[in-house]
Amino acid sequence: MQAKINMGEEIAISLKNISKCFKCYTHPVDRLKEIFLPARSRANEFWALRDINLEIPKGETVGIVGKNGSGKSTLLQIIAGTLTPTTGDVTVNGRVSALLELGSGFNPEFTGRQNVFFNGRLLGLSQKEIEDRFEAIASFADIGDFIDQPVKTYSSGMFVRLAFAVAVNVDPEILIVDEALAVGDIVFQHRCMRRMRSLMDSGVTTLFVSHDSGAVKTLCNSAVMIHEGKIYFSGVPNAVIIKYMKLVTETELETVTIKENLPEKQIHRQNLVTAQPTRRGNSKALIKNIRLLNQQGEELAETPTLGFNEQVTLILEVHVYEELQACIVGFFICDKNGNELIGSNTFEENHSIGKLEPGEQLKIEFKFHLPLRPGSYSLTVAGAENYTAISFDWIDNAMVFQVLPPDTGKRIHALVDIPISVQVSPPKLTAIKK
Ligand SMILES: Nc1ncnc2c1ncn2[C@@H]1O[C@H](COP(=O)(O)OP(=O)(O)OP(=O)(O)O)[C@@H](O)[C@H]1O
Repeated sequence: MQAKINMGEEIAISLKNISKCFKCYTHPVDRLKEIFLPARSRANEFWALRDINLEIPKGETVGIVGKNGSGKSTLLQIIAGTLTPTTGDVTVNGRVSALLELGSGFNPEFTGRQNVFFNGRLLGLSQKEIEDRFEAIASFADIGDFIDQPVKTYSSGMFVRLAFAVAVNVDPEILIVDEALAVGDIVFQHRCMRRMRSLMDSGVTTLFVSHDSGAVKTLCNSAVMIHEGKIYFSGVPNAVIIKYMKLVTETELETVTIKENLPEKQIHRQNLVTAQPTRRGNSKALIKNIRLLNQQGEELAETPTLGFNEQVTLILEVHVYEELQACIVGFFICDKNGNELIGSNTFEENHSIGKLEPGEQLKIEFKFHLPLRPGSYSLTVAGAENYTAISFDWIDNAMVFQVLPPDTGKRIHALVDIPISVQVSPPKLTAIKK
């Protein structure tokens, strides 16, 4: 599959027909024998990557997702230049700063300070350039006096801090991050996120491997899913994450049987690239007749439009096909990147639904307001026996709708707008022109 993230832009990374074969030897001595008798291979070959074609334009933030062992790290190591592909061509335009195996570029005997200089030089910075940046790096890492201790005495958290501080402060043109953010403490994670965002905003091409679908949706503007060493799917993050989640749950279930398709009128392709409903689940029960009513109680038209902060009623039915020990039904309202902005379920709203028999039907109504920034949103509905069980039905993009700007002319600066009271002391009354 040829995965072109975007056409007609300057390319930062180009991978052509990349494959990687690892050789595994049953006995270590077989490796030696092969050196002396190269005609007869004693190795088992394992193809971690097969025929990867990928072009990443400059300035793009790309999320890489895939199950454990799918080949993500191998791919990133090839881009970072720490691993050579068995076949194919890699072209990388720009200075790469990679945060792959944490601290892999650190010498354990050197102090943090010495390692900063050592790494900076490896990344192509002059002594003067590193000296100029040292304070910024040390204050980002925020590890106090440990900066002058050998890194072998560091905790894994300190390692992450220093490695990240170096990676993001050397003016990278291409930044490659592999789940490193999962390690530091909360304050540090926020600092990393902010820094990564500002690098992305300044046009740094970023590759971000993560199992955290929320982070991929929030940070990235495109995503690639690797499966069994091949590019399985690429596109906008939400579409890729939906495919990924579907594949993960399908593997758990082995096969998924969908007993019926959604009615055609619930498919809206406007505004959202991924507006087609995607359904998964074990089908012990199905969610049917999904309706969203406006404040007047009217059912929404083909292209639903709602007022800012309008109260809506979401109505859905659960049709039971196999016995359920209990039942939780819920929903999410998501923005076009798939970030969940509003959501709840019957359990959290104190409606415990007990055992259900085949043939039973339930009607569930949720009433809520939409204090959302004007734009397009999608509805996800889902049901499960309990929080840990596999969903019996999960429908992303069950419906897409538009929220209009407030009549008052107020500009909504954040994703969600809640009532806020303001006091100014002493009162200074001047006419505000909007
Ligand atoms: N040096 C190696 N020798 C042999 N096999 C390897 C080597 N490195 C990786 N592999 C294999 O290649 C496959 C892909 O590994 P890789 O680390 O790229 O996966 P990944 O998607 O990054 O996984 P994870 O999410 O667990 O980090 C795995 O099956 C792994 O066992």
